[in-house]
Amino acid sequence: MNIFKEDVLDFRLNFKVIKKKRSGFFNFQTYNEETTILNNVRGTIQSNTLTAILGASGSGKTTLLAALSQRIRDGVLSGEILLNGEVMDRRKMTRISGFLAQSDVILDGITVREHFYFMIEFKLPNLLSREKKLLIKNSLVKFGLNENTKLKHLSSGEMRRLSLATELLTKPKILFVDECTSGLDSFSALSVINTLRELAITNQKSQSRIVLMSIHQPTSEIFHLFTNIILMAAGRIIFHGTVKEVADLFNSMNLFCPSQYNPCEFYVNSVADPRKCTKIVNFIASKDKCEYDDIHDNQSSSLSSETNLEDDKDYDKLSWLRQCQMISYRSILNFCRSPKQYLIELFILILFSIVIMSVYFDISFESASNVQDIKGYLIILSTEILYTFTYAVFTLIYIDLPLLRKETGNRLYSLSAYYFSLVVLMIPRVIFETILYTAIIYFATDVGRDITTFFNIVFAITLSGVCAMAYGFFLSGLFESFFIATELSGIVDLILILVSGMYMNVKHVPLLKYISFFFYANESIAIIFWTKVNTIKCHPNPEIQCFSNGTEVLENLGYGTTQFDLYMDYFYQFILTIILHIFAFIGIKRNVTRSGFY
Ligand SMILES: Nc1ncnc2c1ncn2[C@@H]1O[C@H](COP(=O)(O)OP(=O)(O)OP(=O)(O)O)[C@@H](O)[C@H]1O
Repeated sequence: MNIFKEDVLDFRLNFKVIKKKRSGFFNFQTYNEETTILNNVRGTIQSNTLTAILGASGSGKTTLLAALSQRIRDGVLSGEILLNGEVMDRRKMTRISGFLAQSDVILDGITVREHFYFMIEFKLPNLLSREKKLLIKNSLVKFGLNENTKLKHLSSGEMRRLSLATELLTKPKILFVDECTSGLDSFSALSVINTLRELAITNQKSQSRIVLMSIHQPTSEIFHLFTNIILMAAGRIIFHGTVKEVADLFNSMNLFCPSQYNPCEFYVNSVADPRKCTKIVNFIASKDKCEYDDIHDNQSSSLSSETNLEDDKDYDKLSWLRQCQMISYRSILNFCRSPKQYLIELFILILFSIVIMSVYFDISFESASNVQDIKGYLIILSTEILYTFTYAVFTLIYIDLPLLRKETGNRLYSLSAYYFSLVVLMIPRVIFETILYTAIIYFATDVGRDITTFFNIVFAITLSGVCAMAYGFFLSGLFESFFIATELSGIVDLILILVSGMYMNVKHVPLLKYISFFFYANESIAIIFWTKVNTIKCHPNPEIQCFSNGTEVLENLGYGTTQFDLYMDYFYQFILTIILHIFAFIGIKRNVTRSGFY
């Protein structure tokens, strides 16, 4: 007999998505199309029970879990969720609940121990160091995990156990589990469900929790571990009660589960059949089995799905700087453990520089006939590497997006800390690659072997590289879809190239050139290089344009000719970098917060 009062989760929810559609001639007219995904779903779930949501694919199981756990975003959620009578908004719900998603989103280069270390640092920063160590040790033992295994080498079952252990670090009052047996063999699946049952059903009040899970085709053995089930069809709850009650209901309707048949499959197939489902709904209505109608019928309120991630400052979390430190440390560790991808990128960059170097290897500075070659050489010196920086960042953001959604959504750290850490981490890469790439090209050719000019050029390319990186962030914030962003980036790149002075004299684009970091790179490198050239021999052929010195070349290109122009380039580029970062952050934040984090 239970001597303590159970936690009770009451809910009544509707969830619909509104999509803009186009119609009419040339698709000019737009209208909103509403799709109801959860249709007045209501129920009561108690702690000390293991409740499974069952239903055919597309019946709304994941959406119900995501809505109840307040981790859904891209739609309109209305109704209410109460825990022991207290309204659960998104902030409260994410604080007291854990969500074990169908697919694991993790940084897979680090080891199990390191993963625990970071999760504890993010989730429980106030624990003492020895408590953290003990917690890691206990979690490893309890969930049978090897501390030194890299996450990418974990089996599916181990990964599920790791995710579960991670969710349990904060001892959540409610645990939502979505399809946790997908991809597991029957033995591993049984072991996971057994663990969930142990977590749900206990005699100790302090350890009691609500466990609500969705599951696909559980075996009979697993089915008998559930105490309660929710049967769903077409976004509605058809039945909610104990395992015994569902059997009684079907029996009293003369719907008998054949022997040797998995009861779960029988129930799911029955509610998936529209005729049988209607019969069951009518039967339940006639028996007045719907015991939820008295729950706060007149208190319906709207559950905003627009809550801002950065809004809530009152939860225990790491200080902003410590968040940055942890995010950076984790990224560096992950990078060091899986450097292959980066080494390939570096190898390609070196190949590029060798190709460019071999083309320009023997250009010398003897006469005006080479001026054209040198102009091209200076342009190529910066352009290729700037593209590399832009697209390195651009792809990185899209790769990180699911992790970012999950971790910022679960309040592990703030998006600004992630963004800042990434920007800071990318700067050494920009400096290192610029030095490497420029050194290979610059010192191999005959046009300059002056060390001061080299470092000045490296400095100019680095500044433009940092701006190119900001542009990469900006592009990734424009669209949530990688495909659309990639397609669009080609057009934006083209505009930036066209106004950079490569194909058109910048005098013809007096204002537009300022939006292009390619322009800043070209102009600053040109100023650094050509202002040092005091004399150029004219070619004997009068048809070849003659420049008597570097300043004339700069004037011909439409570029500035003084050190002041160079410093102004640096200044304007700095402003452009800041502006791009501001827009990039707004865009990325919108992309991160637009979708749910489950
Ligand atoms: N954001 C959305 N926009 C449009 N439709 C959606 C959205 N989210 C869910 N749906 C639709 O709602 C229905 C329920 O989806 P849900 O993922 O909850 O089903 P499920 O029962 O968990 O399915 P499965 O067992 O296959 O995972 C599906 O038809 C799905 O396409």
